[in-house]
Amino acid sequence: MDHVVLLQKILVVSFIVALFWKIIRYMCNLLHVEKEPVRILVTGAAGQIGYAIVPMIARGVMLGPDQPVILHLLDIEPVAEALNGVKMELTDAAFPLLKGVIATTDPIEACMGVNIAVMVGGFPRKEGMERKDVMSKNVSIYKAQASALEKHAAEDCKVLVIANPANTNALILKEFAPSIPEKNITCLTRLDHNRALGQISERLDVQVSDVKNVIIWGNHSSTQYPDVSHATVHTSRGEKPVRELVSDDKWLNDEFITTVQQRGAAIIKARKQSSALSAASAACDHIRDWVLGTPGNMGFHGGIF
Ligand SMILES: NC(=O)c1ccc[n+]([C@@H]2O[C@H](COP(=O)([O-])OP(=O)(O)OC[C@H]3O[C@@H](n4cnc5c(N)ncnc54)[C@H](O)[C@@H]3O)[C@@H](O)[C@H]2O)c1
Ligand SMILES: O=C(O)C[C@H](O)C(=O)O
Repeated sequence: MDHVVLLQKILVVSFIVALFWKIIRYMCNLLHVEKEPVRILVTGAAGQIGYAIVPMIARGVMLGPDQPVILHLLDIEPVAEALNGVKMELTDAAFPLLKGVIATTDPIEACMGVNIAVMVGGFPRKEGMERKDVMSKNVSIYKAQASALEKHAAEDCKVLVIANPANTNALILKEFAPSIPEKNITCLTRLDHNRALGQISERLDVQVSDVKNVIIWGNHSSTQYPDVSHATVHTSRGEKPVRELVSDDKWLNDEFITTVQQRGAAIIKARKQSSALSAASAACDHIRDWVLGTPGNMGFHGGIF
């Protein structure tokens, strides 16, 4: 009997707490109490991906439509004027969520107090090169920036490395910033994941949002393995395995895999520059799912160690 009374009391208290929490949130919305701005570092901000990602962040694509942000933009001295141009455009776009912009060529100033670090700074490969061919140039950048992040970023800073070779640069950053928890250092493989979703949705003529749980194994490189063994599509007859719906193992085992593996090179061949808008969008997906969680029964996709 005592247990029943205790359980009833717990339920009543939980209900009251939940009710109060809802009322407080409702009042905050009513009174327009704003959340504290989140500080987001974008390195290589004067480059292609930088130019594509900063308006996405400032519009709430990364952290949601009610999360104010302060952008910390870092690039190198030779492009300082272009970086300032990006800052001017951000002012001119009058984004309501954007509470400030720091544009600098000083890594310490850039890293000061940042909660999220999107590491794009570095050199892209050109046609005919593999991603590992830019390793010697880019790895040294990550060695140098690791200590600025370690010393000056917020304690719980979440790091996303995009510059190639992304997995190696993230590993270097982890080695040279040992006090940043390992779980907070990731690299971008979400672009490969999104590319796989795009291929499946085109092939089956279904909405990309109805395709779930594709996995990319391995590095963000031409040796990666896009895996649809657990992938499903939401249909009017319920969740169906991708393999069953495609019903063409040859396509799934050959063309699908090589298309995803080689998509970066195909874009460089077509644009004479590497992917930028899809990379920026995938970076927003990565951080959004990491910080805000994934919807329903979907997994998080990112490179971790
Ligand atoms: N992981 C992925 O899915 C993915 C996707 C696309 C591109 N990338 C990689 O992202 C990187 C950037 O691509 P991009 O197209 O924006 O290149 P970009 O050349 O247009 O821009 C790179 C920027 O980084 C800056 N930079 C160079 N050294 C720096 C340093 N020490 N500190 C700060 N900034 C520095 C450059 O001045 C330039 O403005 C490349 O390495 C590219 O291969 C990765
Ligand atoms: O392919 C590249 O060099 C850029 C990027 O890694 C991509 O996959 O688009």
